[in-house]
Amino acid sequence: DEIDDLLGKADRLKSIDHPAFVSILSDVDRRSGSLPPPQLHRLQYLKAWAAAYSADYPVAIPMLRSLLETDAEPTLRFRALATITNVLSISRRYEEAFARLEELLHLLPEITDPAARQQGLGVAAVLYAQVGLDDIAIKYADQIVQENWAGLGTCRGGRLKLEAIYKAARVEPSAEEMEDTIDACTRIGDLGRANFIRVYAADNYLRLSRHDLALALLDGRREEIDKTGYKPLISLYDSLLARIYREMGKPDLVRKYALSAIDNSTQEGFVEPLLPSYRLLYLLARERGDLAAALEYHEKYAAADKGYLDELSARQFAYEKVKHQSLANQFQIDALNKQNEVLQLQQALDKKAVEASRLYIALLLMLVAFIIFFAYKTKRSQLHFMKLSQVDGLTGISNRPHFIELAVSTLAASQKMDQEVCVVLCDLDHFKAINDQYGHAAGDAALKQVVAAFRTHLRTGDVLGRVGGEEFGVLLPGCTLEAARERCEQLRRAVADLVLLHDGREISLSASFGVETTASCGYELRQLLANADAALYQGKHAGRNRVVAYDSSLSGFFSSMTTTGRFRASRDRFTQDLAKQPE
Ligand SMILES: Nc1nc2c(ncn2[C@@H]2O[C@H](COP(=O)(O)OP(=O)(O)OP(=O)(O)O)[C@@H](O)[C@H]2O)c(=O)[nH]1
Repeated sequence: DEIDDLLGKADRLKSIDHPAFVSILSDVDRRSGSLPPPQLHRLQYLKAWAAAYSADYPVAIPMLRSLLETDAEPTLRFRALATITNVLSISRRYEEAFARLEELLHLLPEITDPAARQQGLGVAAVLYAQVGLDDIAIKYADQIVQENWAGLGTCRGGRLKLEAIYKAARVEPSAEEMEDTIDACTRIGDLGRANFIRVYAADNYLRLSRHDLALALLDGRREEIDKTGYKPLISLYDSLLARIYREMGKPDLVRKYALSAIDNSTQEGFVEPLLPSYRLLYLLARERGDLAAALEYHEKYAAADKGYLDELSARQFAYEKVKHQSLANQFQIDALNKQNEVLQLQQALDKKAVEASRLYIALLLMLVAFIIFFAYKTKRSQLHFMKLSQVDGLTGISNRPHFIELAVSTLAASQKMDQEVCVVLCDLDHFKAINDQYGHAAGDAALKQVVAAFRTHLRTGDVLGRVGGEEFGVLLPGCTLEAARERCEQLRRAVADLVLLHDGREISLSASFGVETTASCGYELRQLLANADAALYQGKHAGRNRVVAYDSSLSGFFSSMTTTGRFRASRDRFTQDLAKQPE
């Protein structure tokens, strides 16, 4: 805290009480070994400022440069930047000065500290005035007046503004503004700036051939000006008085002030008072016929003039160079931005392309899913219709074409395995009478119950089908004729045992069975069915409700009976269906 206080005090006193400032600074410097970086940065800035104040620019410049390399607090960095810009300009390193100025102006909008802002704006106004950009210089000077930090802005900014206006000599400066600014400077005790304004105003009067007004402004200010100890001002004041007295025809006073101006014009590079002074001395020497002195002064005048012009062109050149460099940088930045934009667009495009390909993939997947779903549905309905086409609608067992299809394939498979198969045809007895007596619905119900009864007695692998209205076919693979007879007996009993009721009355039902085996007939279905049918017919003939196995001796009997309408029709139907089967 104590160090902070001391540094703050030094900062405040630096341009008011220089010796006190220097003493505080050396006190803090002695204790600098233990200081944290922020305090070290402040100390470094003040030391650089002190060096610049003593015109020790070779010390000040590197100190400020190294401070700018650190991570010093932004306001302090800005102040260091303003100071180095000023020092570089004073030491005629214009190129770096303008480059630093650009940096400074770039940072300016972010700086809120009013003192730092005033310092930065002042440096900008001075440098722009140096390269003849008076309008810009006036803009920055006006900003200082407007911000008026610590009540100093009216004087400091006003002085810079008036200096630019007088030097530009384009617009007539307002006498009121000049007086107001001089008053503002006098109020704050800034006699240096007040008199600078007087000098510029007097110069303007002289230009307008009003040496009386010019003299009135400067007369009696010498003591005040001497007190400032600021040589450029003293020198400028004297050179102006010399010019005024020249207008008034007072050569002695001209000589006195011209020589004094040259004497005081010690500051390097400040040639403004030298030029008129050497010129006046040259004219005086020539007028009094002292040609040697005239030549000497003229040579000095020419040298100063050359130096002045060189100075001007060096500033202009540096400014233009930095400006073009900055434009080139901007151009490069713009080009990079454009490139960046192109890259961003490319990325956006790539992203869109990825999104689009994802969309395509999603669409494709949806399409594939739809096709699969559609194929599945189609297959299901195909299977459904296939099943429908194979099943008897009333009883749910295979219809005749499907029964024949199954029978053919079962026989083929069994033949390969050399397995015996029995073929059974079953026909319900006097079914017409049931229909007639109890109605067609009762007949349907009876057919369903017969099938249900059959199902309970059939095994897996047996094939059951409805081959006619009240006629059923059964294929018993792996079954001998004896076993088949036995199983047909079971079926017959199952039918006979069915209890069918209609309006409280019991309907009695029976069935006849004809059986043939591959063991004696072979595996041809047509023949097997014909033989089973013959046996069935024999059963019917013998009184129904019985099981009859085919006996080859029956063939004659069968042939004689095939002339009957019923069996011819039945055989014809089988023949047609069998003809549809592949061989
Ligand atoms: N209720 C019903 N009757 C049917 C169906 N299919 C055929 N029928 C009948 O079955 C009867 C068969 O009669 P027929 O071929 O003369 O033989 P049957 O009366 O059974 O006499 P036999 O076979 O000689 O014992 C006919 O009256 C047909 O109308 C059906 O799906 N439902």
